[in-house]
Amino acid sequence: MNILDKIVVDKRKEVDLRKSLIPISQLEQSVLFERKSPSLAKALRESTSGIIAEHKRRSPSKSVINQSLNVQDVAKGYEAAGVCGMSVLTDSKYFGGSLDDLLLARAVTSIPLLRKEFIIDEYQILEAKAHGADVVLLIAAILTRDEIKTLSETAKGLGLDILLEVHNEEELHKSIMPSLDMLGVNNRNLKTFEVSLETSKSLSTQIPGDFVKVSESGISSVEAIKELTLYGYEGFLIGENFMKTDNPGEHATAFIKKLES
Ligand SMILES: O=P(O)(O)OC[C@@H](O)[C@@H](O)c1c[nH]c2ccccc12
Repeated sequence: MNILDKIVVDKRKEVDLRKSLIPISQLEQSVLFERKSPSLAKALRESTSGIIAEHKRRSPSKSVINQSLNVQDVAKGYEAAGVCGMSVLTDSKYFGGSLDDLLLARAVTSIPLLRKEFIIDEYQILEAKAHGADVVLLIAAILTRDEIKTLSETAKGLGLDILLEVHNEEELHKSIMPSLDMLGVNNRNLKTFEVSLETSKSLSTQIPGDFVKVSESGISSVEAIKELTLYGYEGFLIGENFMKTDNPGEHATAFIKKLES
């Protein structure tokens, strides 16, 4: 079994447990259910930087990135830097995150928040909404076309944006459908952890123009973004490059200044 298969096996167990503990009716009672979600796709289209900054403590590919920061400080720092949105890892076993991280970030920011999770069940989309997310990630590598359709329609029904992530042509062609807002190309192969920005470049021409194109992972320089912009990318998801520092917000501020100068 590769790491992605392992994560999904664990995730199914986790979701079953959560469902048995907290019924959907309880999630729907969250005051955050009434909140209107701002659109990340719109923010990216209108932005001159396109940065989506991530909160990530650790990952299977890098073990510890940063365990000592406070998620609220990180969120405030990213918002002050002028990012278009923030991605919050909520998987605990492999990434050290939680739904509480999302809730805490929501409490101190108004920028679009992405629930970064291995979503395999509609229940997780309701959880995302109940904890203040505005966007959900759907990963083509772990979903069938029918699942992508059902999950994206559920998210749309709740007013959430959808970022659909692909890593190769096959995943891209299986996934294209009108209920998606943004198409993300993950430069990291989730099965082998290999990272190459060439993945974004080579898939760019095959993404229909009505989707906002996002390049994800392994981005650590302004030069890389300028190059990816030439391939039509309007969004750039950056985690480790900011999170490995002791002040991610400050680093995002300097990065965006350099990008816009
Ligand atoms: O830390 P990086 O290399 O900047 O990558 C961020 C983000 O793209 C990455 O965390 C990610 C992209 N897709 C995912 C799916 C699940 C977990 C994590 C991810």
